Amino acid sequence: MDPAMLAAFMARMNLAPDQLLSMQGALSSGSRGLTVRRPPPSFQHDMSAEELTQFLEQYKQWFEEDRTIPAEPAPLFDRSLLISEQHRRRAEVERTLSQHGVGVGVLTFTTFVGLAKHSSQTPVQDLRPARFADMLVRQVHVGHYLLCRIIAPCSRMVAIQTMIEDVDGVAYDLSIYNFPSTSDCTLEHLDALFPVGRILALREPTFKAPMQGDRPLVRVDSPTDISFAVAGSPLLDGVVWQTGAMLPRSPTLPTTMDAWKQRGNDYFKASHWFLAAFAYSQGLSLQPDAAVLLLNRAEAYLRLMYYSGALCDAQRVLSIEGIPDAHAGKALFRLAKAHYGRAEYAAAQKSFVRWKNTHAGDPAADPWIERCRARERERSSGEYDWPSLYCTARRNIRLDIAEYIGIVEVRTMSNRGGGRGVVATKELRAGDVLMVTKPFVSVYESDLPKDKMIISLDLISKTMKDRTGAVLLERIIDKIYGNPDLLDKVFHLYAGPDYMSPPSAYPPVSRDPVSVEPLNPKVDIDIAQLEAICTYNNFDPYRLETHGSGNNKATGLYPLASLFNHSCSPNAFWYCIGDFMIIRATGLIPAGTEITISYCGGLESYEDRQTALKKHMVEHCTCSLCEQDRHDGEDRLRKRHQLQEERVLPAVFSAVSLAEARTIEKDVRETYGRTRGPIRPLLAIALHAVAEKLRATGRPRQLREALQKDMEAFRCFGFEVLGQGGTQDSTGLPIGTAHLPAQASSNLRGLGDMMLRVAATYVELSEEANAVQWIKAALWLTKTCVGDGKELFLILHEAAMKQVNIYDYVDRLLR
Ligand SMILES: C[S@@+](CC[C@H](N)C(=O)[O-])C[C@H]1O[C@@H](n2cnc3c(N)ncnc32)[C@H](O)[C@@H]1O
Repeated sequence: MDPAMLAAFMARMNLAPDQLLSMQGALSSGSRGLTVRRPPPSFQHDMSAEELTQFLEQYKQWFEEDRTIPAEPAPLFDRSLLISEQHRRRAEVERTLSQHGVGVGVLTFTTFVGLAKHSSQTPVQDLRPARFADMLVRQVHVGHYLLCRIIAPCSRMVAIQTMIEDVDGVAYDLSIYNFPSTSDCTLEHLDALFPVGRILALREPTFKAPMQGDRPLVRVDSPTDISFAVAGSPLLDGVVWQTGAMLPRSPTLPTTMDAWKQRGNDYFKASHWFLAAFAYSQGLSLQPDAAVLLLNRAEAYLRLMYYSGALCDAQRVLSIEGIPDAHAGKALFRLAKAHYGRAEYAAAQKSFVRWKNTHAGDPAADPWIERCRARERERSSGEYDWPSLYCTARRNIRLDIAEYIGIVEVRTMSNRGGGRGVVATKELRAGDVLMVTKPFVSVYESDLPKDKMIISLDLISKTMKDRTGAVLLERIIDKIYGNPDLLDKVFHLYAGPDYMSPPSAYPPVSRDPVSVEPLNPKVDIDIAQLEAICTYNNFDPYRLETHGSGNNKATGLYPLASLFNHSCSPNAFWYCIGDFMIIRATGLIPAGTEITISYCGGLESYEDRQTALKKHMVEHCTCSLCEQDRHDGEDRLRKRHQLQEERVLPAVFSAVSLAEARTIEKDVRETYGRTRGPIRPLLAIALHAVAEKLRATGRPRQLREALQKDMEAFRCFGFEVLGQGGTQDSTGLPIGTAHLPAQASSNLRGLGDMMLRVAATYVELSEEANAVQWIKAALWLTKTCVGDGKELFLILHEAAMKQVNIYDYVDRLLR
């Protein structure tokens, strides 16, 4: 063993020097070590964005170079020594967790996405068994499975870590990534899933060289590559374990269906839904038609949101002949709930009504029937109770509403990566709802434990994902694991040029529900492709109802929204209320026109937009805003970016004098070429900031100048201003209503607030007619972009109106 590694190992394991001597010989046990490799470049937490990109490029290079080292046989290691090392590891993790539980620091882990990984697509029964003696390090053992047995208790870092042996008693480390229910679980939870003595069949395993030292490990990235070989499994036919049938310290597992049921019920009572389903599955392996186990598993699956699994189990119970009425009733109710979870509202309603008909006087189904009706209405009309949803979403991010798809469709677009885009099928107008869509999975900062940090380094986009982005992948895996029929919904999204082009039609034709069998999963999840899909398609959902309150960080996969291509100057805008994304038209979109959305916020500098687009793998944006920005030239862009970073900030404006604020405005103005069009987002921000300073003086002349500045700011955002409070179009509003500013779609509330400040200024100048017009303009903006009604308007702009003392005035006006 390499002395440096041994020293590091000793330190990590808390071993004394005399123990080192006794281990040294045993660990290498006379066999040849692995080829010595160049160590990987090391990651530093305080790297700048540039250093990070450079590091990720170097890391990828290192990885590719490393892959060229030929596969080679693994050295042998002493089994008992490996077992005792794993016991020490486990003890160390237990110690860390117990200290951690009492508030000692944040555990930080670093992971990489975008490295080559193999996930099997071949059923285990079509593979041939392999043994460690046949396996080579740095090789994926395509066409084979490894039958192995866990020989020591699990520990965990990002992955679950344990020791396994093959039938010959040859032992190595096993790392399991992405296994459902395990991301923040206890060690006891791992013991229930992977106890000592558990026999696994690992499909097409990868035998990896370690980062340091020469002890290779088996790495499993996809949980669907694991089959659990329980008693009676054909995989165990004729298998004789060299080290004996029973391992010391292996727990006694139940051997009857009833005992597994009891165990499942105990887990269920403790809210361990996955462990409960896993226990019921083991009981079902002994008695496949045990109705109670199927019923109980269906309920556990409902809690896990494994709706496909719940539906299949409930259907199976209903198909059993002579099933008692009580069981049939429970199965029907669970079936209905599973349909509801799958957004099959008509089928759900039918089942709830059937249940109600056989349970006269029991009101349990009534609220569900009402919910089904409400969802059907939303789905067909696109009409939602936005004020109420807006308020609900402040307390509970995940909303129970149906998706709505407006008059848009996916079409082939060969000039776009992935070859598809979204077009309008009929003419659309400003504010028309194109889509109200649900995330496949979303992760919010508030979902995550406070004391664990995962830094995920993305080698595809060469960027770092934030905490929520790092967790997205495992949540998607979990959802597909429990809803295998949804695989295509995710895997028909664009995964970049290294993968086959996705089918031109989207969404895919829905597949029949598939039963969920944790012992032998019925779905193959390709992790490398999924990582790429996440990089190409993830969104940072911007929530309207938390605007300005911080803690907004989130990442979501919105499959339908993912079909829209990007433009920094788009003809549609999006925002989220709760976890639902709403996409609306910014203006007139003729039928057949491509609809684009912005993958960035809208008000960023050119440089910041390029950084944001890099994360979404958009190489070069050719929209009118980018063209105009490029036309301004590099010097101006650099200066503007610097001003945006350092000067055009609320804190700076509140600290400087009016004269200095005017200087900032002038500096920003000079960064825009004279010949470019009216859209100048940073100038709009600076102008409004100067207007605020002018307003603060309270003097009529300054108030008038503030109005002028704000009018120019509205134009720079992209509004048509019809005259300074004078000329109006047929709507009677002081702004054109045919078009919403694309650049400000992430700042809807801010724009409405700005209109209300203009109104307040007119009130101060005693020009009530103008004030009323600008209040109506703000009202129109809310109605067009978010939803109708005084209530929603007052909630959205309450703070701004109170700040300028016009809340009561507006409230009276709207009565
Ligand atoms: C979320 S997908 C958009 C849908 C994709 N076109 C498809 O067929 O599934 C994002 C990818 O689409 C492509 N894309 C998006 N906007 C684009 C644009 N303006 N020009 C060219 N390709 C674009 C890029 O390859 C980007 O990584």
